[in-house]
Parts: sequence; C-alpha cells; structure tokens
Amino acid sequence: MEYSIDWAGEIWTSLRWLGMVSAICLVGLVVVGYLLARFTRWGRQFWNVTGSFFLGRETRVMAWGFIILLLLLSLLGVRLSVLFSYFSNDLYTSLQTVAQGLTGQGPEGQSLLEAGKSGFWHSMAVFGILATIHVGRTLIEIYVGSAFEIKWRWWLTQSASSNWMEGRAFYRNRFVDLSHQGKDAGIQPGVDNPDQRIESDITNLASSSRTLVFSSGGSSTSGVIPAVVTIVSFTKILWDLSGPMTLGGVEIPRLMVWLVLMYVLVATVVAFWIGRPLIRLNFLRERLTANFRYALVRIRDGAENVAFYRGEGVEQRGLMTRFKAVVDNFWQIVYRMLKFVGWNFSVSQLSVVFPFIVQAPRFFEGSIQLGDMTQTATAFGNVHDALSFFRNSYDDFASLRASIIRLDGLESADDKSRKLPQIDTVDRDRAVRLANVSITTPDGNQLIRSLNLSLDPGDAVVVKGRSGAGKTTLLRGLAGLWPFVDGEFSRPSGNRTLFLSQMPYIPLGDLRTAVAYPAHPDDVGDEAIKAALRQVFLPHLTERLDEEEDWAKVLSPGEQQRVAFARILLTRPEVVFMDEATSAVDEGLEYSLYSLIRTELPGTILVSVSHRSTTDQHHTEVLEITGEGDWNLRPVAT
Ligand SMILES: Nc1ncnc2c1ncn2[C@@H]1O[C@H](COP(=O)(O)OP(=O)(O)OP(=O)(O)O)[C@@H](O)[C@H]1O
Repeated sequence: MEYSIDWAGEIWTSLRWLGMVSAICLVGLVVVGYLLARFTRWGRQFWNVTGSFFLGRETRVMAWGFIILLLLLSLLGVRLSVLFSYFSNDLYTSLQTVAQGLTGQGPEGQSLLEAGKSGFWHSMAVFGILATIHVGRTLIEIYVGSAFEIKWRWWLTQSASSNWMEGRAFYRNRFVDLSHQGKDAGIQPGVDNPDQRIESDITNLASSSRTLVFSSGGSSTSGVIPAVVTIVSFTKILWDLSGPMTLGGVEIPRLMVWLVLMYVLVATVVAFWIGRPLIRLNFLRERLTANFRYALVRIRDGAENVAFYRGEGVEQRGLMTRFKAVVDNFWQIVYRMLKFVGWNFSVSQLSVVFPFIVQAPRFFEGSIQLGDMTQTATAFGNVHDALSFFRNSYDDFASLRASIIRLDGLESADDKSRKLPQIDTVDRDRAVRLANVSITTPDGNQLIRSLNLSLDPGDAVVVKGRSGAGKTTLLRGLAGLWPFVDGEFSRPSGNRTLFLSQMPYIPLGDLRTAVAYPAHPDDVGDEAIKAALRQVFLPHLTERLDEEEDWAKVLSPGEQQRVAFARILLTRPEVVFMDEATSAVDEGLEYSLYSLIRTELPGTILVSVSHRSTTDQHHTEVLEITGEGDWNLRPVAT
C-alpha cells in the first residue's frame, strides 16, 4: 500500500518547516503589530498600556523569549494536525484496501489484504508517536503560556498601580475631563472603578492577548497565528485533493477550495455584522458590575452609619437599581449572543456535511479513495475552523478591546492629572511662606484671593470661617491635591510637613501599622509607638499592638483623632496642618492634646482649621476666611 507521505523522512521535513514558518511568522507578527500600533486606535492604546514590556531594558529579553517559545509550540500544534490528517488518510485507505482484499479473489485478494493490514498497523504506530508529541506539546504550551501570562500581569499591575500612585493621581484624576475617551465605541467617558481596571482588565488583557495570538492549549486553531498557518497548510492539502467540478454546466477547477473560502467569508462578514454591538455591551457589563460591587462595599464600609439611620430600605432599593442595570445589560448580551451563536452554530453544523456533499460525486466515480475523501473532510474542517476563529472569537476580541480602552483610559487620566496645575512649592527649612495664594472651586467661584502668610518656628495659626468657606480646600491646595490654585508656597520638604485630615486614615493590618502610618512600623519601633500612645491618653491600646482588626471601625472617632496626634509625636514634623483634628474629643482632652504638642514640639509651626473658639488659645494668629475670596489675619485676642 502506498502511504500519503514519506513518514520516515517526515521528522526532518517537519523541523525544516517549523524553522522556516516560525521565522516568517515572527517577522509577520512584528510587522502587523507595528502597523496596528501605528494605524489603529486600539493598537495605539494597547501599545500605550504595555509597549514598554516588550521594549523595556529589563523585560524585553524575557518577553520575546516567551513569544518565540509560544510561537514554536503553537506552530508545532498546526504541524501535528496536518500530520494527523495524513495519518487518517492512510488509516482509511488501509481499511479500504483490507475491505477490497476480503472481497477480492485468489492471490491478488490475499496480497491486498496483507498490504491493507500492514498499512493499518503502520498507521497505528504513526498515531502512537504523533499522539505522544501532541500530549507533551499541549502540556508544555499550557505551562509556558501561563508563565508568560503571570509575568506580563505582574509587570502590568506594577506599571498601572505605580502610575496610579505617582503624583497622587489616585486623588487628582477625579479632576480630569476624559470626554473624548471611548467615544468611537459609544462608550461613556470617565475613570470609574480604577480597582477593577487594575485587577480584572489587566488579567483579561494578558490572558486574552495570549490566547488570541497563540493557541490556548489543546486546539490548534484558537489563535491568530495558528489560524493563519492552518489556513495556508490545509488549503494546500485541499488544493491537491480537489478536482474540477461542474456547476450549472460550467467546469470549475479546484472548486472545493473556492467553495470553502466563499462559505467562510460570507459567514464571517455576517457574524461581524451581528456581533458588533457586543463591544459596547461588554464594556458596559464591566462598568455596571463594578458599580454594583462598589455599592455593596460602600454599605459594608458604612455599616454602622446605615444601621443607625435604619437606611436598609433605601440601600436595598439602591442595590437593586444598580443590579437591575446589570440584569438589563445581561439580557441585551443574551439576545445578541443568541443571534451571534445561532448564526455561528448553524454555519458550523452545515460545514460537517458540506465537504462530503461536494466530494461525493468524485468518490462515486472512483476517482478518489476513501482516505482522500476523509482527508478532504478533515482539511475542510480545519480550514473552516481556522477561518471561523475570527468569527467565533469576535466577542473575545470585543472584551479585550474594552479592557484595552479601560486601561488606556486610566493611564491617560493618570498622566493628565499630573499635568494639572499645582501650587508652586519651594523647599525651605523651618518656615512657611504663602505668597499670593488664590483658590477657586472647579466652577470658578473664588474661595481665597491673594493670601499672604509668613510663619516662623513656634508660630501657630487657626483658620476660621463659615462652613463651605474653603478652609479644607485651602489645605488641599497647599498639599498639592487641588488643581484650581495659584501662587507660591514655601515649606519644609517631605514628611517634615504633615497634613492631617479630620478623620485620620487607618490602614488595614495590626495596630502598630495603624499608629505608625505613613511610616513603616519597623522604622519607628514598638517602644516609641507605646510611649506615643501613652502620651495621647491611649494607654489601654499599648498591649494590643499585635492585634489585626478593622481599626477604623473599632476605635471611636475621638480615639482615632488621638492616634493622629500620636503620629505627630512619632514623626516630629516642622510644620503640621490640621483640619478639625480635635472635633471628636471634648474640650478638656483638646486642651491636653494641644498642650502636649506645644510642649513636646515647641518649634513646630501649627496651622489648624477649627470651628471651636476653645482652640484659639493654643495659637498666635487667626486667619479668617470671610467669603468671596476675602480674608483677614489678626492676632489671637488674649
Ligand atoms: N471636589 C469638589 N468639586 C466641587 N466643589 C467642591 C469640591 N470640593 C469642595 N467643593 C466646594 O468648595 C467649597 C469649599 O469647601 P471646603 O470643604 O473647603 O469648605 P470648608 O470651609 O472646609 O467647610 P466646613 O467648615 O464645612 O468643613 C464648598 O462650597 C464645596 O462645596
């Protein structure tokens, strides 16, 4: 029996093929990647988010090493499926030969039978080798692909989170207008849910990009590269196996090849047309589910307040309103998917019998063997699956694109927030100077106009004014958070100037971490922490430094404000700005805390925002913000 290919020499043929095709694919990948990054919007966004991973000095060797390895593995997958199709050709031809031998007469029948049998066992041996390589390749690909994904995710997470932190972008990006973002996809602007962008969009970006470009394990037609190579390889097989056929009286050569191409082309165009709205719907799904999750987290965070207000009813209604948006979007996706999957599934079903119908007349004529017939079906199936990959994975592309838009949106909001105006800050030792500091609200209302202030060691100013006058915003402006600000601010650099908000931020972790914040507890030491706690009248907490609790919920507001004073003692800053830092303690305790700071840190400059007149006695001057941008500075009345 004659085999469809020379199996003995196949290992060298395959290795040569692998080397040549991977070189071509690598060049193709780079060229196509460059063109996409240059000429498409999403390509530019993708490159903006992750380009440095592929070109950065520290990661590029590793990244391209993985890419080449994944390319080789996925091309080996394609090669194996080509070889499997030749194996199946040989198997069926051997069975046909056996059948002919059994029905044949005399020695000719006997020799056909023997040839068929040996062909059958040869096919089994070939299968054994191919299947072993196939299993090994699949496992290695899963491992290498996962390792690549996790390295990429690590890099992306580090890059996105440090970009989010840098220049306090996590706060200031709320002032960035992103009205142009995602307009082309009908997507709402804004930087909602950065947490979700940094976590799930990055995961999706890394895993979808890998599986869409290379194969995802088992299937050899599940990535762009193997799909394209499969199309080329199997089209050649189809080309060799297909003969001329008459259609409507006209003889068309290689009809099979043209038919499969047309068949899939029409199916793909229709599928893209049906699937297009999925991009926007997927983007919305991410946003709506994140909004819903955030609402749940808000209730958890504000549990005590909600419970005091008996706000369960309104919270429940709020939750269900948000969840209804999730459900509405879900149904829109389901209706769209029904059309999309319905179309794709019908096309795939028809493709099972399509090659048989087309090849049957030639088989009935005897011009092709059973093996050729089944190999045609396999080749058709492979070309069809590979071409259909683009159609079937349209929703994966859609969700990848949504993730790219969201990550790029976060990145550009972060970048823009760093370009927003800030107060001009000048480092200066042991003194504070404000020169012509003006502050407005985002809609342009003047809160403070041309404020000048000069403070030397030991000076203390209390800032007063009606609610909404702009006291907190002044501190925001000086801390570099508020962009609607003008003027010059000189102060000691770094942590030598401390800003304390009304409710101190309490990080997760043990009490030691909470008290030492923003310093690292190891840098401060337990003894210092305990001494500071005793000084701010929290001796009962000194034994609980190891306890991990949600301390923001355990400590009373007054205790939390005392923790803030402990931080002042630990940091020993040259300047402290405090925003109603004693609003939750009684007047006696307020007196003790201020006296403590004044005696422990006599040279420290204090700027306190306060509504209480009892605070005045600890300060030397009063800065009164009187509205419409006006202010006055006077000594504290004795
Ligand atoms: N992110 C923001 N966007 C728009 N307006 C804001 C924003 N933050 C504050 N404002 C407005 O700026 C004004 C000043 O607010 P600010 O919090 O500084 O007042 P305040 O003097 O500290 O008031 P209070 O004594 O009640 O704490 C208010 O009218 C407030 O509504």
